[in-house]
Amino acid sequence: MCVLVTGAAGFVGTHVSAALKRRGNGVLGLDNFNDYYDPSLKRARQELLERSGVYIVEADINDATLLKKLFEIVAFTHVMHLAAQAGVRYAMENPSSYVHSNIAGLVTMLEVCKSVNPQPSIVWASSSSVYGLNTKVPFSERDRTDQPASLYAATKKAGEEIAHTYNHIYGLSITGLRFFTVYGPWGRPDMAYFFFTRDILKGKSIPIFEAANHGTVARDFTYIDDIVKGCLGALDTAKKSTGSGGKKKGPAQLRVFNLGNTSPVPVFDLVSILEKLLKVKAKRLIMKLPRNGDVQFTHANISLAQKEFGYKPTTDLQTGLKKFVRWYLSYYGNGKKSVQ
Ligand SMILES: NC(=O)c1ccc[n+]([C@@H]2O[C@H](COP(=O)([O-])OP(=O)(O)OC[C@H]3O[C@@H](n4cnc5c(N)ncnc54)[C@H](O)[C@@H]3O)[C@@H](O)[C@H]2O)c1
Ligand SMILES: O=C(O)[C@H]1O[C@H](OP(=O)(O)OP(=O)(O)OC[C@H]2O[C@@H](n3ccc(=O)[nH]c3=O)[C@H](O)[C@@H]2O)[C@H](O)[C@@H](O)[C@@H]1O
Repeated sequence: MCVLVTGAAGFVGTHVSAALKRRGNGVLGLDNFNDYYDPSLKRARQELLERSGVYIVEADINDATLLKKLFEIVAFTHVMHLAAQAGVRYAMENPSSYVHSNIAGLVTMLEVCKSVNPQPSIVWASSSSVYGLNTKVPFSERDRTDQPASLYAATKKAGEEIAHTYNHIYGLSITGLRFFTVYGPWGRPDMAYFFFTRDILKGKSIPIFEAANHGTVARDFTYIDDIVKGCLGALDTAKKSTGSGGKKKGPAQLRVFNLGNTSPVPVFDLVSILEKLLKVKAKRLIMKLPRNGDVQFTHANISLAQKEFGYKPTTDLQTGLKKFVRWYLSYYGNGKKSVQ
């Protein structure tokens, strides 16, 4: 297996690239090192990967010429496509970034994949946010996904529809993974678990969203090591694409899986765990869940991934946050130096 990992300097991409290398797969990363969050964290992840022999090409997934060149040089058997504009709320500030990376970037990647011979199999990151305003829990893959609550969710849903098209016309083998709120060491500073930690240590108040009538807001928090196992399981069970050079040869594999945990946890409980781990009382600022793309809860039915490739999350939030806090304190010191 020889894998092109896009978004390799990102949180999930770094962990997936390292895991592929550790088990002996060929890995080449690609990332544009954008400044959606602190690029120095992406550079530090790049150094970590380089120490284990994984290199990252600095490029944009919209650069079709460069992508084609890479495929001429390396016979990738798989693409682990993680490069995207992530983040639910930021879509209200910078919508074009989501179109650039999550729509145009995905189409460019698929256009290149369908034109090389033999075509690689593709595993890419969709998102639990496609379930949008669904209230039937736990969410299963066949549940409706036509009520996205954010532009981010809409671009991920669009990605799933675009994948269907490239599978149908060009015979590309494509697997979409709906990750559920992933956290862990080397994580993303724009995510609540991360900036809550930073701000609790700084004594700053943290805004905790609450639904109407004091409704609990909860997430199916999924530890990064469990997500990595799911990604590798999807790669290992990806069937070869059947098209080559654009000619279709029969039905190619098209799959979608939830990669979540076993039960959602209220955000309030996440804060209580962080207080205990940091030994600092949080300054809680309770706020009404803003209409900013956030949904009240997510909860994954993971039986399909369990059946298909033995996906089994084993890390609970308490254990996972302990590992994150240990990394956070070692990377930023005891909260004195912190991410912007
Ligand atoms: N972390 C989560 O909780 C979560 C949950 C669901 C889905 N996802 C998805 O998983 C994938 C990885 O997410 P992450 O949490 O590691 O985010 P991340 O932002 O850390 O990683 C994404 C990486 O892609 C790169 N990138 C973005 N646009 C690019 C472009 N046009 N060209 C090249 N590189 C580009 C960024 O520089 C970044 O390093 C994303 O597709 C995200 O939408 C993440
Ligand atoms: O599962 C997913 O698909 C999504 O998971 C996360 O999105 P989210 O669950 O909103 O993660 P956070 O932004 O870390 O929020 C976690 C919880 O904290 C809450 N929150 C967030 C921010 C804040 O200031 N206060 C607050 O209470 C949110 O409502 C949410 O319930 C990632 O940021 C998205 O990239 C990803 O697509």
